[in-house]
Amino acid sequence: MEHEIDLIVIGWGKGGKTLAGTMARAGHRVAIIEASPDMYGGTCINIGCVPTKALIHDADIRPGNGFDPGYFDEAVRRRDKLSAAMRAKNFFMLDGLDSVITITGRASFVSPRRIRVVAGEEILELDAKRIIINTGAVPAIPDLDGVQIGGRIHDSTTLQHAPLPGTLVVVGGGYVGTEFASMFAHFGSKVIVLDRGPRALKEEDEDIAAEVLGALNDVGVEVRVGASVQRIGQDADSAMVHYEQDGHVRAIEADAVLIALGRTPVTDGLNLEAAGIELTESGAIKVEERLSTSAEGVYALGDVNGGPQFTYVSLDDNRVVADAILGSGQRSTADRVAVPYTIFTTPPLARVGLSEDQARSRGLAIKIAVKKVPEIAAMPRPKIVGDPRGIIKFVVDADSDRILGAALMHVDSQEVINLVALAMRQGVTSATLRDSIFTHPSSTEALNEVLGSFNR
Ligand SMILES: Cc1cc2nc3c(=O)[nH]c(=O)nc-3n(C[C@H](O)[C@H](O)[C@H](O)COP(=O)(O)OP(=O)(O)OC[C@H]3O[C@@H](n4cnc5c(N)ncnc54)[C@H](O)[C@@H]3O)c2cc1C
Ligand SMILES: NC(=O)c1ccc[n+]([C@@H]2O[C@H](COP(=O)([O-])OP(=O)(O)OC[C@H]3O[C@@H](n4cnc5c(N)ncnc54)[C@H](O)[C@@H]3O)[C@@H](O)[C@H]2O)c1
Repeated sequence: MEHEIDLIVIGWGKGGKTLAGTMARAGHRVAIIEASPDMYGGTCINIGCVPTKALIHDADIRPGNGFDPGYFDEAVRRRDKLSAAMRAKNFFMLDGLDSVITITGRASFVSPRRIRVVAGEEILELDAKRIIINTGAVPAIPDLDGVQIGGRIHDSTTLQHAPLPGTLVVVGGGYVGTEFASMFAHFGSKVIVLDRGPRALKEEDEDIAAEVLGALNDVGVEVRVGASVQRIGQDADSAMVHYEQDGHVRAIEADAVLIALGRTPVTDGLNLEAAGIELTESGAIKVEERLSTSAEGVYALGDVNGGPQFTYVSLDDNRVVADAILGSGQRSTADRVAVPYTIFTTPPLARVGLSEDQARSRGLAIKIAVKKVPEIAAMPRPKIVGDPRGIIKFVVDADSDRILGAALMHVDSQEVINLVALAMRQGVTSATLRDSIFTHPSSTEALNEVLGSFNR
């Protein structure tokens, strides 16, 4: 069976599915190929952002404390219902368009313009003028003795469907590691995080990292740094994690172990050589600033191209490619300014731009406004919702008064950071932001006070 198509999208990620819809609505014939019926809509809605944040929310509002598997199971059921509804909606948003063919199967290149799809017993080949690779990333599993996903050893996907562990060891203190540590501790698990780095959250200023670690500590999470895992054993009763720290070999027993050591771009099985598509040294698909690969007409979007691994970056990748194909060709990844991020520990840490350490190491003339949330009088919202912990810090250019960066750790910070990022993009000064009218009671109004007090 053969088809002539304008655009083939491999993988149903955020960027690919959005571009597929845009191209179809602009009158192009589009085929989108997804390997698994459980993954229509991609990582974010099925196994990533949305399901984990639903669980985090339910963990946070859990009445009482202690170990409560029944409550966890109920939260998992609610999460599954939410993901199933979003998956169905995502599928029909494209399947319902006349000019889109949706195919469930595994795609690989035959040549730069020809794709083979293996769908069960069936094999089909499609030709297209343009091809989009949007295959995402999967958990990186280190080549260590006994470390493979199965039984009591989990990645972020399998742990979300395992019984609530009494004791959880998390290997890796990055995004997944800290979010899962916070979440499982709020569900009542005893959590120990092992990270081989010199300190946890090493990209963040020490005062900010200390606040996040304090919040983890409040729910009993123990973070052990300089800890390098050597091997993991398991039997019917427990897992045993062996690690080296300060020259000593130590071991911890756990009901479950989470491997959270980063995510690797999915390129295996795509037969990229057949299309002359090159990889970077770290195994991502090599792209230039308009996301073209080394094969003409082939683009790579999202986690697979080695950019920052966030859903909204994949979405913006789609804008860059849509502009290249349908628009003026002016957009590129180089024009992104002030891309924020949030780590959904409780309360969340939201960041944008430079940290104080980064600004100082660049020799910039800066002024710093920093205040702990309990000391901010004009910010009743965290007290209203019962969690007055946190810290707010702004890094501001001493001459121009423009905002260079911010770290917000408090309830609602995942929302407030988007306002700060917009202010940075528009060159709004800290004085203008300080004197803005904000609703009350909100978390945003803290900016009236924090930006009025430069401490150093
Ligand atoms: C636990 C967790 C929590 C996260 N939380 C957040 C968060 O809060 N905020 C945030 O912004 N980001 C978060 N992320 C990251 C975010 O999920 C990813 O950056 C984003 O989903 C990447 O999207 P993508 O467009 O690259 O592709 P994906 O959404 O990963 O989609 C790729 C698709 O391609 C399919 N595929 C792969 N190979 C083939 C093939 N050969 N043929 C056909 N189909 C194929 C896969 O099955 C998959 O469905 C989280 C990630 C994880 C794991
Ligand atoms: N809220 C969000 O936006 C969100 C949430 C989850 C995931 N994500 C995305 O998914 C990506 C993957 O997350 P992740 O947490 O798996 O990776 P990560 O890169 O954020 O963190 C990996 C951590 O593991 C540590 N490490 C690496 N090798 C080690 C070893 N052998 N022993 C001990 N520690 C080791 C690193 O020092 C690092 O702290 C993130 O980079 C992020 O882009 C985003």
